[in-house]
Amino acid sequence: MWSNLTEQLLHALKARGATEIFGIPGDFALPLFRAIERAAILPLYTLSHEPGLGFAADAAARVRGGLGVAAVTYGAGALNMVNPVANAYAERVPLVVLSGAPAAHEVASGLLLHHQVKALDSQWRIFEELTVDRARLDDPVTAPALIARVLDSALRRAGPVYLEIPRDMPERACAAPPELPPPPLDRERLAACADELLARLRAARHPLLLVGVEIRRYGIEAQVAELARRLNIPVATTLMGRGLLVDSGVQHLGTYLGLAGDPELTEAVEGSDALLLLGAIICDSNFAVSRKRIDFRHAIRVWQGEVEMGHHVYRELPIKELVEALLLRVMTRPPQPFIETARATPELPAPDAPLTPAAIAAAANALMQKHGALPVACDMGDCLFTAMDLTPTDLIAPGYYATMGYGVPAALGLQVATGRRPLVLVGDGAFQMTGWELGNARAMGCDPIVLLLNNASWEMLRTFEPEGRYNGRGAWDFAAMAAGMGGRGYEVHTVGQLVEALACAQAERGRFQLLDLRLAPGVLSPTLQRFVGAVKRLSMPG
Ligand SMILES: Cc1ncc(Cc2c([C@H](C)O)sc(CCOP(=O)(O)OP(=O)(O)O)c2C)c(N)n1
Ligand SMILES: [Mg+2]
Repeated sequence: MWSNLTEQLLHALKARGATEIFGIPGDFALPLFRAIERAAILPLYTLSHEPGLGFAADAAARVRGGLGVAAVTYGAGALNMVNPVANAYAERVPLVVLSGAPAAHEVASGLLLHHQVKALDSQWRIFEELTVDRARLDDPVTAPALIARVLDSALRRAGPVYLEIPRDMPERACAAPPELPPPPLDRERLAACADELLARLRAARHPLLLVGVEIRRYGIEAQVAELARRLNIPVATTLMGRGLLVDSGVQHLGTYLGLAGDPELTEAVEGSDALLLLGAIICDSNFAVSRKRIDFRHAIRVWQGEVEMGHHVYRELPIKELVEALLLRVMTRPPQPFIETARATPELPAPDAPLTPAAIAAAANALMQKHGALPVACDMGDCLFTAMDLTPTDLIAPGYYATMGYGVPAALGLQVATGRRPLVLVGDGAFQMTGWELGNARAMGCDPIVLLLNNASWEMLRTFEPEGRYNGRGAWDFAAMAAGMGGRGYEVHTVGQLVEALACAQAERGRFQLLDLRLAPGVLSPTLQRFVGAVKRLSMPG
């Protein structure tokens, strides 16, 4: 069936879970944007700055599953996306970047073109470093197969991809992308791996399942919960995997944070003689402050299609097929399901008490206790450590790549993709980067509740470098700025004011609610305090 290249591309995106496109046009992308609007296959949402586009599309993919899509112009637009695409690469998010590009006759002109860098294909080379696959759709004959291959790569490898679309191509007649067969699976290798993995778990005295982002990216949370129940072993999540397997009837120990976290949980993870790391990134965010170095030789590591245990490495075994093979080998469930271990969360202080990150978490927990859980979009800073004190709920955050600027645009992407009203946790420094995207909330039909931890400082940096004189951010009156962007602002100094502001924010729909939470400098979340203490302790010689 023939139609134009853009329609074929949009159908292929939709068939792989995309439900919208976030974009900022430019002259090299105007034909593409015109064709997207005419096709009316996926709705187009615009934001104000490309980093916001990338974070919004990333969030849509994380919360909804399937592809997230950002459309940009060549050069100035696409290169503004480098940081969000790097974030998606590091955190395993299937984000699709659609970039306009010069038409064939412009390339042939021999002129230097506006927006180009060192050479016309500089942008292509930059995105080679940031993506799991990429293609230039400059020929309607090859475009269908390239679209299928690249979009399938994004999902199969859980990573960002790049499609460059010269501006003379969007309306060109083009066939439908083919259905490509999945890569061959070596069933014998899969069986051998599943048997060895189970044998190791059964021989252990303290097996433990530590789950990470791949469980969500490959949509296997339910299967993993069932496996944990059948294997009768406790579960913990990495920082990046927080929110996974909540309320799934497993023995859930919580989020492993090493020395910065719950001592009993830390002991259980670090003391395990068969730690099954299922889809967890072995990175500093997840393991830097381990109380004692985890001996990964006794661990079983399942990551990016590889299974490593002892000196054995099994390659090209997709995690979904491995979990299914394990389930086929463990058919029985224990006599009674585990119950979730209750987690201590901060108490709400007295109404006249000054604000602290722990009080903010306690007030947010009380709100969710009363009105139901809210999905949380969290930025980087002490807000991320504060989020560890929230009662378990869906949480998206750049927990490993650790970029600032994620929280607000991600909340917009989350609400567009799922229709759920998000709670945002963001610091003043990060808000100064992308918080202004709130000005697009009304047009996007979004009304997030934003908790802005305003300590007038890059406080997390100050904890590591107290004598730095550059961390002060000065007094910004964010509450006063909300109305100008179409929302409602609250200046909050005490716990009582916070509880009241949250009640008002929760009750009002249709416009964003910005709670400007005034924190005294140096007031940290309990988790960040432990984290800083742990880092200092671990960096001491001897
Ligand atoms: C895009 C970007 N720029 C710089 C940084 C470095 C950085 C941090 C990480 C360590 O890399 S934490 C931090 C300060 C954050 O300030 P704010 O949002 O006010 O939060 P808080 O006051 O709670 O620290 C910076 C600048 C970053 N992570 N991301
Ligand atoms: Mg700050």
